[in-house]
Amino acid sequence: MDRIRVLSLNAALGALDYSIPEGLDPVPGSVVVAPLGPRLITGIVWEAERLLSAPVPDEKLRPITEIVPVPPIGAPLRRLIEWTAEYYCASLSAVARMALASGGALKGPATTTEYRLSGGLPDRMTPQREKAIERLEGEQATIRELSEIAGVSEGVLRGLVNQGVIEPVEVDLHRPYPAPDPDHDVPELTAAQTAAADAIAASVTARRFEPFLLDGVTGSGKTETYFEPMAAALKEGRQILVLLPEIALTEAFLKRFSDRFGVAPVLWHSSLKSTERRRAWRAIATDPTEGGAQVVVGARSALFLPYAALGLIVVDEAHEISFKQDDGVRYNARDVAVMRARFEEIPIVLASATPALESLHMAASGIYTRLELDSRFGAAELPTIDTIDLTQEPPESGHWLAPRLVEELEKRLEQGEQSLLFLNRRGFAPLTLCRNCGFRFQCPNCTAWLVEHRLSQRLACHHCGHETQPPETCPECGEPDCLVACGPGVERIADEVAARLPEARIALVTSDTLSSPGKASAFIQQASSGAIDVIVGTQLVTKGFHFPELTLVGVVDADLGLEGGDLRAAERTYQQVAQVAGRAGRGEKPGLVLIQTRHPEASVIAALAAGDRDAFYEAETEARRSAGAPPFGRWAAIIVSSEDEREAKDTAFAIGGRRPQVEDIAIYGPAPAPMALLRGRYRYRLLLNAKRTANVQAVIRDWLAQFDVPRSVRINIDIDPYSFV
Ligand SMILES: Nc1ncnc2c1ncn2[C@@H]1O[C@H](COP(=O)(O)OP(=O)(O)OP(=O)(O)O)[C@@H](O)[C@H]1O
Ligand SMILES: [Zn+2]
Repeated sequence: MDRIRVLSLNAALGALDYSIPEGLDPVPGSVVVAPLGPRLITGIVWEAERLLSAPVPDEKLRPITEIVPVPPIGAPLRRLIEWTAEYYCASLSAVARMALASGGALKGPATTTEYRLSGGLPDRMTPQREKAIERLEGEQATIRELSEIAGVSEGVLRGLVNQGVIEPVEVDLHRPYPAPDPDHDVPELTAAQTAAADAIAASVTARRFEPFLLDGVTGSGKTETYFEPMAAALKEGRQILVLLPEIALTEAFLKRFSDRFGVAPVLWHSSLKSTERRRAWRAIATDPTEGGAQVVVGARSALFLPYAALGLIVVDEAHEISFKQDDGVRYNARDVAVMRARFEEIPIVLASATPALESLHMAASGIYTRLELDSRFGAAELPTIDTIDLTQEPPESGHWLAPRLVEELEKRLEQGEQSLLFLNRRGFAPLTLCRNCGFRFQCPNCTAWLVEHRLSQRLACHHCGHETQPPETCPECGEPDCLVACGPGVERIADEVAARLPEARIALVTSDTLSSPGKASAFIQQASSGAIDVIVGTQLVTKGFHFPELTLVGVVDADLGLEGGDLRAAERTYQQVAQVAGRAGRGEKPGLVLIQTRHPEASVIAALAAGDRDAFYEAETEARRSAGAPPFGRWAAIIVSSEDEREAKDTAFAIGGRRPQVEDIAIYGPAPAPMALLRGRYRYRLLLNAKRTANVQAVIRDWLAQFDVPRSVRINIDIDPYSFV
């Protein structure tokens, strides 16, 4: 009897065996629907020899119900799913779910109905209807999605459908995306760009695995450079995946892409509407020669999609820590992308002006091919960098910008040039306290202060989303008008700029203000057209943007990232400041960067001011080597959490009490996590520091397998952690 093994998408079910009914012909990778008790489940047919399942006698096997009419998941992706689950100690099912993205992508009819405004007006206007009509301008989506966009109930929208104010539109889910033209607008590359582009293109045509580190200073034209091997892949009929760290960057990228290739690429990110997601998924799974997607640009979740003919992967701003996912399957998209390229036998490009130390080390070891662009494109020069020692040149009391920085801002305004002030802190002030009794506003669910957001008049927790209105009186002592905002956030800096430069047009750029692709592109449009004089922003504006008239960058507090003792703090500070500095002087006029700090002598600040990247990385490499930190050793964290503090603690200590004695692995903790309470859960951490020779995943798996913890306790394993809170 023919039996097949099916990997269920439900981790609790794992692998299940089925028989094959007459007329069906599943192969490894086929997506199937199968019965389980009274229900139907979805799964992927897997090679039986690679996947264990509970033994079931032949006569008890039930037949699968159907094979979903989508192309089978290819062997390279199946291997990637296995590798990811193994490496990150996650369940195969959880990783496989990322490949299928959504059940909705698989099933259902070839068309769907969406709705949009017809231009008509209702018989009777109500505030809700007015709000809907105002907010739905230019939108087309399902009723449910429109209701979210408009912030009104589905009932209100149905009422408008009945009146013809909102009309249905049939959407074909299989219509192909327009094809990018590799010859649309080909730039002339510089010699260094050509050399790099050719090296990558050669691997594209040879269809071989080769990781490239495209290490080019800010403004060197890395994008133009990797566009050429992308064009080569297009000509070969292959697909290209470009991973970007943030949606805000996607907008700028889309513009560059369509200038070069004539049309927009296919987008993939978590806020796609369900029909867009479904259409994109199907196009990605279809060969380009049969109308499939050719270029996909996305956030990290695009990495696990079932590309039919992947020919090249590009990870832009590859040093960004947002490639690390910190919930669910805790993977690093940059590292998994390299593995995908390996399984697919294709080249991959990691592009960055400030590569991760790990990536530089791989290049130095000869595992990655390093391609260097050491000067800016065209006439642009790298900016001049200077520090402002805040202990010597302090801002006026109650202010945050030193006199020299303010002077330079004024100068830019007079000359009609743009400035950018960077502070990695959203909101107005990170802490609010009572002048009378010292009470501090803290999140009830997290070990964190509430951050005042003056624009939205809220005190908000940046970890769990808890929000409350600032009270008139102190909740502790009852004094009126005694609450003071301590320290600056970007809103406060924007206020200070407005007070100093009343004529300046100021843009505040944070994830609060750039919360949608539409807002991001409006900002880019305004900044490029010169309608903004001063940009005040968080890390969101530090990288990727290219505004030629921007000539001054001020780093409001370079010491911020060095506090807290994060093991990568120095590297991250270096990257952030170097990236934001890289926004200055990208056009014809020279750029100036002023770094405000209380520790100009700190090695990272000194290296930034001297523009001496090599010295910084060398010192940092030595520090990592002696600490046994990545890339020389490996870290892994085990986080035990529960809503019940006792339970979290007891479990963590029970686990700690049976720690394995393994050579080459040191185990620290358990200890309360720095963020001892997060989203209402009490947290304890254990940290493992392993030599590269140790199989830390196997050790953790065997260790934790001994414990049968209550359902209310969660144990998360974080391999190669980036967050230590
Ligand atoms: N060969 C070229 N021909 C025409 N323009 C180019 C060329 N190379 C780069 N440019 C232009 O130079 C500017 C800087 O390039 P780009 O933004 O790609 O730099 P980058 O290396 O990605 O920098 P960053 O890392 O700072 O984002 C862009 O406006 C780009 O269009
Ligand atoms: Zn909170």
